[in-house]
Amino acid sequence: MKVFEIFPSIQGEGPYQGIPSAFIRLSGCNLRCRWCDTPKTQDGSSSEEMTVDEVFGQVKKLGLSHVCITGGEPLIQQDELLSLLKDLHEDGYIVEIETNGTIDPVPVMEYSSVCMDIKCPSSGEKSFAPFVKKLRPSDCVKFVVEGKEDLEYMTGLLDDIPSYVEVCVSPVWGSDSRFIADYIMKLKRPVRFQLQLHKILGVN
Ligand SMILES: C[S@@+](CC[C@H](N)C(=O)[O-])C[C@H]1O[C@@H](n2cnc3c(N)ncnc32)[C@H](O)[C@@H]1O
Ligand SMILES: Nc1nc2[nH]cc(C(=O)O)c2c(=O)[nH]1
Ligand code: SF4
Ligand SMILES: [Mg+2]
Repeated sequence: MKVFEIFPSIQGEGPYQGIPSAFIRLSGCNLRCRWCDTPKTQDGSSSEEMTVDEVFGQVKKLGLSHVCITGGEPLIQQDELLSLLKDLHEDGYIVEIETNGTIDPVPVMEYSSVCMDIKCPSSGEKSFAPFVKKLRPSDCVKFVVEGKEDLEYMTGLLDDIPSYVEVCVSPVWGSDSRFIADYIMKLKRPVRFQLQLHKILGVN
């Protein structure tokens, strides 16, 4: 599979925020979000071709119970991803996949929880809301928001998200977080405001 990097870090986003985790960042993405913080992963050219066994071996060496598979867009390498997920699942790892909401996550959901990003207008891209209906209580939806237009877009979608699915709201790094936090307080909905912890810490 096309791998950009494998590294240990504090999970900086989503429901597992704060938990030491092994990150597998896969290469290649079908979107081009304007504010993407991993642009080098987008075209898939800066990647190492690794076998599933090699990836599994490197993760095992890190000695952590939690694994986050991200990218790029991990779901575009579905066959190899499934085979890696089966190995991780069999060994008892708790796995979470970060996905951009444009590819059906159901095939990977037997082995992993899913954190599904719903792309807002500032990204210049669009996710497909229907996939949200397939999520379970162990999954989450994430809105990365830059300001008022994104927050209003998110607000319009909240009623389409099953009530048992956690909603995380994360400011685009460098945007006005206080404005976003104030908006969320006024919204009076149980969404989880969160800042990217790894960037505050200055780690990967
Ligand atoms: C790099 S993406 C990889 C996974 C998948 N392609 C996606 O977009 O969900 C991981 C997460 O980082 C978020 N992200 C990327 N750039 C960001 C930025 N500048 N500020 C805040 N979050 C960002 C994405 O929205 C996504 O939720
Ligand atoms: N520490 C850390 N946590 C993360 N959670 C999601 C990430 C991602 O890029 O998908 C990420 C990342 O890049 N670093
Ligand atoms: S979908 Fe994810 S990896 Fe792809 S461009 Fe957007 S933020 Fe970057
Ligand atoms: Mg990141």
